[in-house]
Amino acid sequence: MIIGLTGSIASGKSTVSKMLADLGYPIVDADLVARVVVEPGTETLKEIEAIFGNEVILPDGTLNRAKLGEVIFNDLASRQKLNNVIHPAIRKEMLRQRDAFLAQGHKTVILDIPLLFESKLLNFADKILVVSVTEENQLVRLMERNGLSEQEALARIGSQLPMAVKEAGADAVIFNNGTLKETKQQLLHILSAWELDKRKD
Ligand SMILES: CC(C)(COP(=O)(O)OP(=O)(O)OC[C@H]1O[C@@H](n2cnc3c(N)ncnc32)[C@H](O)[C@@H]1O)[C@@H](O)C(=O)NCCC(=O)NCCS
Ligand SMILES: Nc1ncnc2c1ncn2[C@@H]1O[C@H](COP(=O)(O)OP(=O)(O)OP(=O)(O)O)[C@@H](O)[C@H]1O
Repeated sequence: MIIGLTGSIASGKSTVSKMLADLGYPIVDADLVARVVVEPGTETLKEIEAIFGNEVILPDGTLNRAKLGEVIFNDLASRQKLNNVIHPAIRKEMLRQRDAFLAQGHKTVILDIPLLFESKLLNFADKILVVSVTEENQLVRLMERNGLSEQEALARIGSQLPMAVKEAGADAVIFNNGTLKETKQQLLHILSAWELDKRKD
């Protein structure tokens, strides 16, 4: 079974993904893949430089993530340009990793994809697990984790679909507003409802 793990920015996907990894499930992480496909020397990085200029490239040749983030989280047209260049490369590498896990004999693979709904990747997954959070918690956690101002954090939150839309499209939702223990309990409950048991995987 392919499980699509998603949510909104800073809702707790990585937190839940870590819990799944600790249970032994193989994870394909879109945010990590997004870093690999723009390493120095890749076609994707060259295309990004051609579009956004060399101010998004650091002196050591790597992507200036802070600079590119500043541009794309504040401007829809720029975000669409980046998505058009980077998403096909991310998709290809994610499917390669998924297939490698399946070939190793894993029956269940987790695809951790922040933009599962926005990028219309719903057919990648048999079950969709959404990690949800209240707007208040999301804002505070995002500002703290990334050291952002309220305005910067709101721009990032606003660049994604509303949480309610994702909840409505989910097969199951984890409400990550309490303790990590409560989040883990919800996760275990869902896995058991889906008749997933790592010992049988
Ligand atoms: C703009 C970049 C360089 C900023 O890097 P930074 O290190 O600050 O953020 P990071 O990559 O850790 O992403 C943090 C979160 O931002 C959100 N996010 C990232 N890219 C996008 C996007 N294009 N649209 C909406 N939200 C996004 C996701 O929730 C993601 O989990 C980076 O996010 C990026 O390369 N984005 C394009 C690739 C992409 O769409 N990634 C999302 C997974 S498919
Ligand atoms: N239940 C919780 N209680 C308190 N803090 C939490 C909880 N869950 C997650 N956090 C914190 O909130 C922040 C966001 O969580 P996390 O990084 O897992 O979100 P994410 O959905 O993966 O974010 P992104 O989309 O940006 O990658 C992190 O700093 C994390 O430690």
